[in-house]
Amino acid sequence: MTVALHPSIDNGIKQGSGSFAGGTLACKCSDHPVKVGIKGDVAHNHACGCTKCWKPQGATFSVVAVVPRQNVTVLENGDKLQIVDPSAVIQRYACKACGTHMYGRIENKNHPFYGLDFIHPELFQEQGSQAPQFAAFVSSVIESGVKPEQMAGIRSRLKEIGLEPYDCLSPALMDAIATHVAKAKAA
Ligand SMILES: N[C@@H](CCC(=O)N[C@@H](CS)C(=O)NCC(=O)O)C(=O)O
Ligand SMILES: [Zn+2]
Ligand SMILES: [Zn+2]
Repeated sequence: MTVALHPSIDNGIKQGSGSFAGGTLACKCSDHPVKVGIKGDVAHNHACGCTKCWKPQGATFSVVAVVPRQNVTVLENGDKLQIVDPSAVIQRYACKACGTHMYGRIENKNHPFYGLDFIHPELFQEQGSQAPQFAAFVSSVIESGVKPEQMAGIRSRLKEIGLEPYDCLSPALMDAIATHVAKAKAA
């Protein structure tokens, strides 16, 4: 049986159009859904295995990407949003009714990713946003109940669909974080 990772990638990665102009994210509520407008394409789209990122029912991984925070606007039913964990680095705004995370925001101006909001591209009503590029926090799926002996199958399935598995972020993003820290220390 094929390992299930996330419904938007289980049948293979669908490449983005390369010219995605943005769109609207909608939560799962049939009545008064929360809608969030996104300008432009997403970046650094990836599968995340951590316990904090929102996953649809039954998924092992989240699919999450970033956009500049100024490109994110709550359009409808924003009164249904609440912060999941105010003490987390990423303040994830979720729909109180259906639990879907609509965007995650970093308020710490010194954080390497300050200025970027985290969103789940599968919630776009439109097609064509950037495809996932890699898989992050893969070992963390064990914290959600995956058995350690399932990990080899999960990593090989990720590789098979073209997502290199990492247990933290990708080398490029880890380098960007370390560069930020080094500059802050030097200043
Ligand atoms: N092993 C931990 C890792 C959590 C973690 O560090 N997640 C990363 C990737 S989303 C992060 O940046 N978290 C910051 C936050 O959740 O606020 C877990 O699964 O809960
Ligand atoms: Zn909802
Ligand atoms: Zn995560």
